[in-house]
Amino acid sequence: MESYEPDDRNRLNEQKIAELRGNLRALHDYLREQAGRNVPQEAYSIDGRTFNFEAPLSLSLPVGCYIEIQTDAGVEYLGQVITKDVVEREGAELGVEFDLDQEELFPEGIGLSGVTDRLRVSLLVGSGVVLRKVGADEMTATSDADTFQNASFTRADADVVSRYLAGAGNRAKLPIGQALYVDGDATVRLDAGGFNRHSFLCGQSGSGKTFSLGIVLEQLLLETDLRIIVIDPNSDFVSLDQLRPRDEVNRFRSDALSPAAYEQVAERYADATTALRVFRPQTVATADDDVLRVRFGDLSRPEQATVLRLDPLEDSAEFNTFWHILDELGQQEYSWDEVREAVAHNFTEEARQLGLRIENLGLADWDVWCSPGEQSLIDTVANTDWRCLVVDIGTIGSQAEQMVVVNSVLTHLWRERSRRRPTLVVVDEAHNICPQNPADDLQAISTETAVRIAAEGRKFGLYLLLSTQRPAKIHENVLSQCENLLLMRMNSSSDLSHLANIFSHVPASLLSESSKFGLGETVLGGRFVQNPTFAKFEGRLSVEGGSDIPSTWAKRRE
Ligand SMILES: Nc1ncnc2c1ncn2[C@@H]1O[C@H](COP(=O)(O)OP(=O)(O)OP(=O)(O)O)[C@@H](O)[C@H]1O
Repeated sequence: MESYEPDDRNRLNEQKIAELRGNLRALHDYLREQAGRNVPQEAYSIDGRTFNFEAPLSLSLPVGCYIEIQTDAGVEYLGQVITKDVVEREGAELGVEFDLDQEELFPEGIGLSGVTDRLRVSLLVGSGVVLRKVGADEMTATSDADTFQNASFTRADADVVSRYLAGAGNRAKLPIGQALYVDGDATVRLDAGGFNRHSFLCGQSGSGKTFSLGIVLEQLLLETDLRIIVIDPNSDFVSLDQLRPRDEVNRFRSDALSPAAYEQVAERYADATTALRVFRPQTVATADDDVLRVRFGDLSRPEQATVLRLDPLEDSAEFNTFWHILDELGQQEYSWDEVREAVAHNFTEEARQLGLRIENLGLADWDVWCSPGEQSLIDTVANTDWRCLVVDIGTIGSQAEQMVVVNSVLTHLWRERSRRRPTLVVVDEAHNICPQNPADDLQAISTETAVRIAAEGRKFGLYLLLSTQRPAKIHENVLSQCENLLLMRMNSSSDLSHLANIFSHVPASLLSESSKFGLGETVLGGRFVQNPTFAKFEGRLSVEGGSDIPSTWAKRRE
């Protein structure tokens, strides 16, 4: 035999070999694709509550979507996909035998009769929860007897998802939008009874939190009797009682309201908002608004001392004089003017110092104080003749005044907790009211009260609904008490892992989907849904208050 050196390239027909290699690759790819298509679309469950599945890569199966599972025995289940992965499996061995004119390819004496290769097949594998056994008339919970194997499945029909989302029971259901990942309309409804737990709404700026919060408030007003107090730091809800025109309502709905349906909603909404009152600072209040003022005596004594920045130890003499002056006033409902007058009429050195302190801090110039005889916001909160109070702190001059208003409301609610009047306390930009690290004494007080309400308020009918962009900035003792979650678009992985630790009843794989959300999209978890649910908020009825700044400045110049 003629000797052959591997680098004797002159003797190899490289062009022919490349051609052969290309053909083999094309054949391999074709067979691999065929094998991928033939991956069975099957699910199995060994406990009747969870399932595993495998499916072809080409099947669109978003995490969170619903599937209908049909077993060989003819039983149907509704499931939800919780995890999904792409894996590669070894497929059949591919053997190719050559019938080639080897002379054209190799030097004399070298031949090749064929090659073998193992196909690798990519497929989807994942897991989920079995939500219900689907019957013709009803959907029932499953048990560990509901095991199955080799069951086929498809993406669930919109009708089946709608039936599931409609839920059961006689508690009010609040329609807030449409389910995501469903081909067709399936309305998502919150179980109103779930608001007897604290709720947390979060998402990054521009994800649609305020718009969505408005929808939740409107539906609570329409469908329940729950009293609501909204602490509104951006004046977003000052028009909560004003219905949009029909074309504006329909712009944000997938099922447009007919003129008759709109009239009906308008009538119901007007009825639901009759006892809605908006409190705004005098500088911006219209004739329809209440003027936002609080009485100095609405604050607890320690809060009053904090407003004066009096430290019981460092300013012990002044502090003590202040305490005695309040004692002498002899009643709780003193106004700021009355306190000032009492200080001015006390001729001790400490009272003189107190007077100077008041002047230097500019406290007398605050617009937020009631004069003697004027109505305080807290007088209204203490009454029973209202349904919803919107407290616009966004247009108050200073942050200290804002905190005084917030503290007077929270302190009153806590002080009067034994009256057990169910009230939802909505706090937008909650990181300013109950931060993990309070920036000053007034914030420390609001945080302390919020922590108390979060821990013990529920049994007195005080429920929180907190909204923020940054979950990690909320005090952990408040956040850890929230059971309901409304998570909108959230890119920060550290915020997501923080949430995953706290809302462990929502699988982390579902939470992390939020980084892909579009405007108004959300994943809901907790008491107000049967199971974590993906939705897009729609159907806002009322006028938005603090509108976004128009970005016309970015328009291309002509
Ligand atoms: N589901 C929705 N459908 C249609 N428009 C929406 C939806 N959600 C929000 N928008 C619009 O998107 C804009 C931003 O929404 P929104 O103000 O609610 O976001 P945000 O998360 O509260 O932002 P930020 O934290 O900066 O206040 C608004 O103009 C609002 O009208």
